[in-house]
Amino acid sequence: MDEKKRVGEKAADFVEDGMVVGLGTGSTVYYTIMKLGQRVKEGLNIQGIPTSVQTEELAKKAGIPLANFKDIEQIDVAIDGADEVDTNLDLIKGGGGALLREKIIAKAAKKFIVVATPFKMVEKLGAFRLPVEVVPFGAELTEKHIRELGNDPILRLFEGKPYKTDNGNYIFDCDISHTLHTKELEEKLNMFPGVVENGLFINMSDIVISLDQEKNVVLIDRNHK
Ligand SMILES: O=C(CO)[C@H](O)[C@H](O)COP(=O)(O)O
Repeated sequence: MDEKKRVGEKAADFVEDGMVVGLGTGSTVYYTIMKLGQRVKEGLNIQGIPTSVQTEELAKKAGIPLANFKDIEQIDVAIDGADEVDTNLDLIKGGGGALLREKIIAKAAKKFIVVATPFKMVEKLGAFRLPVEVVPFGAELTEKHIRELGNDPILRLFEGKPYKTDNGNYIFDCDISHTLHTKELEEKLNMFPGVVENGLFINMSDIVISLDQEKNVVLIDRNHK
């Protein structure tokens, strides 16, 4: 818990007055949101763009003013957690089911910062199953296509029924442990009409905040690796 708090809170240092901030989803970025809420109470002037209904509620409770897409010109920084981060700073996301909105916002942001405890840092992506968001219509057909790619899709369930994302879609959690070319897989999966998006975030993160072996907070910058 303390590790998540330390990396999560550090990300708030990147937020400056006047910024529009993409607010990610999950238990690590929770601490970023709480810290930003505290800074807002102290006078920081920002607007948040939440990546999920859960984060929207959290940000409101924390007192962070929220923006509408139609009223903003740009997203200055997006901050989010990850399920896995590899040595290229590529990610698997979507463990919390928010991958579509997270990807829309991360892609639009001028800077994308990831908060990840050491447990999330891996040599190669794929021990965590890749979430793939699929429209319910014809989901069985889409599942078949994903299976034919060799990714063993498993329908995510919640209380015995298909889990529904904030967008009303299903999630298939897929085995990509054998995959060497993640960028290719990201594109291939999205070519099936029933697939809305998948949780591979390739070449997207600018900075990853984690802890080193001595448990000091470290910033890993894509441009200074
Ligand atoms: O992608 C996500 C939600 O869709 C989260 O960022 C990811 O699951 C990490 O969450 P946590 O910080 O709780 O481990």
